[in-house]
Amino acid sequence: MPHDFETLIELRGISKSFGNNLILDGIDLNIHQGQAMAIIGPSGTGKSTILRILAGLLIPDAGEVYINGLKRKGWVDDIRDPIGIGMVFQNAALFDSLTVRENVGFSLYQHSKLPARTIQKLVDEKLEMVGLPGIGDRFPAELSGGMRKRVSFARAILPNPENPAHNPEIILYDEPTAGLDPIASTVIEDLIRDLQNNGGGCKTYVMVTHQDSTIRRTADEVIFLYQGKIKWSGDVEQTYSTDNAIVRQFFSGSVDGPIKILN
Ligand SMILES: Nc1ncnc2c1ncn2[C@@H]1O[C@H](COP(=O)(O)OP(=O)(O)OP(=O)(O)O)[C@@H](O)[C@H]1O
Repeated sequence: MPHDFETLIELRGISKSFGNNLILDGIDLNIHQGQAMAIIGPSGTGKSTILRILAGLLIPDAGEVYINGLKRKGWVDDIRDPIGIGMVFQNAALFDSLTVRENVGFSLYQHSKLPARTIQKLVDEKLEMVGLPGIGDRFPAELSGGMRKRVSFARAILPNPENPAHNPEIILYDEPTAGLDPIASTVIEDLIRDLQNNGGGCKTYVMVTHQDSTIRRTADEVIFLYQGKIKWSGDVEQTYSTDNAIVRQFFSGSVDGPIKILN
């Protein structure tokens, strides 16, 4: 197969059902280096499911996932991707009993032979990058929701000096601004762009979000998922001008249109 270095992840014909519900129905999607992509669509259409498949946390029923041109094989526990893929979970997913520093450095403390001082330095650098210098000794319960989100960003961008090939090259954000007030959302949106544009962050990302400001401010390309298929894709500016009825209804919030309202 020809190796296209520009494409970090390729989904080919991905299908996934839960019970009798076909959630993803033959999805093809390419994620290129440097791309800022938002996956949007009504609730329950499988957006988080796509993220979990991209992250290697879920195996599709059909189709193939290529990472840097190499077909991903095996079950979740055996997956060894040729690049690092960082995931930011919707609820931040921090361990309450661990300090911020132990949370951010968790994978290195558990799996590397690096001295604790080296890990601490790396963690503190990343905490500074997400605008939270000096909070390494605190516990998640002492932080606001927005701060916990930022701690989870620091964890997702933590490099691995023992294995630089596995440094995060792509970040998957699952609803990074859900539940935050408008100002805290702006802080997160700015941070996502900063991490994309500054060294030591991560140039490529895919995000799932419902929030209009987050779509407008952090996405270059938008994918609209509905009823198992990608119904529309385009530049973020085109979301304003498209005459696609599904996209127009979604952004207008109208209950009338092709999107079925589930009660
Ligand atoms: N592990 C699972 N077992 C059973 N059903 C699941 C599982 N994970 C997801 N689902 C179902 O699959 C559908 C898609 O879920 P998913 O979380 O991917 O949707 P979503 O588009 O991200 O939704 P939302 O916008 O509400 O977060 C939902 O109906 C959900 O209930």
